Amino acid sequence: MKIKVCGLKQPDNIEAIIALQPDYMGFICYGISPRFIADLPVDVLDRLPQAIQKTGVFVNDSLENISLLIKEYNFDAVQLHGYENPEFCEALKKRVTVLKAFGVDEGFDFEQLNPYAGKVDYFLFDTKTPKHGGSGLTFNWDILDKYKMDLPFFLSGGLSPDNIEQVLQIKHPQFYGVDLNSRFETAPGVKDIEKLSKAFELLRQSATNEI
Ligand SMILES: O=C(O)c1ccccc1N[C@@H]1O[C@H](COP(=O)(O)O)[C@@H](O)[C@H]1O
Repeated sequence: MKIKVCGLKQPDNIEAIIALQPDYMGFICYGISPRFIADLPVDVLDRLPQAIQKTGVFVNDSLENISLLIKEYNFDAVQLHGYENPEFCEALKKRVTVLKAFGVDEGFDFEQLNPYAGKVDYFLFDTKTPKHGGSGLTFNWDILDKYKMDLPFFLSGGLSPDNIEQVLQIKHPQFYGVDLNSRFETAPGVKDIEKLSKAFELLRQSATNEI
């Protein structure tokens, strides 16, 4: 199980999370988010070990701006939370790993994902809200049984210390990773290291038990 921690913007907090060795760290490049990285110095991200995938999170941004920020922050991956179409994703996939996020609700139609086959690396299933992400709300995970493609996915949307044990009960063959964000915070963009450590322990313990 891969672990992504998202929405980081404070250098000391970022250092503490590096020590937990997540697989991905996410940086919000969306101006209206309370987790927007704003003028986070590039050298803070340069200190991330290579094993951690530096991920820029975007919402309906232009290819030009995303490309600029990939270059500036040396992102390994992008997570796209808006209405980015398959061709847009494909253009980015030539340069970085692409996680395409979809907001899921009870009526979510998994057929709409078909055109993205081969054009993204992973799907990320989040809860559908007008905010595009970072809502802290969960969706009904039973609906994931309807997902039949062979592309792996991350689960996100309101994952928290209170539901991580339930997350571990999800047995979908394409369930690849979790994205931990707002429900692990002391303030927007600042993660609670103790809460994260406990979740990492549970997630890693379960991965060991599966071997
Ligand atoms: O965190 C944000 O502020 C954010 C804003 C816009 C797009 C995505 C954002 N974060 C991503 O949202 C999901 C769900 O987060 P949460 O657990 O519900 O807080 C997660 O994948 C973040 O990467």
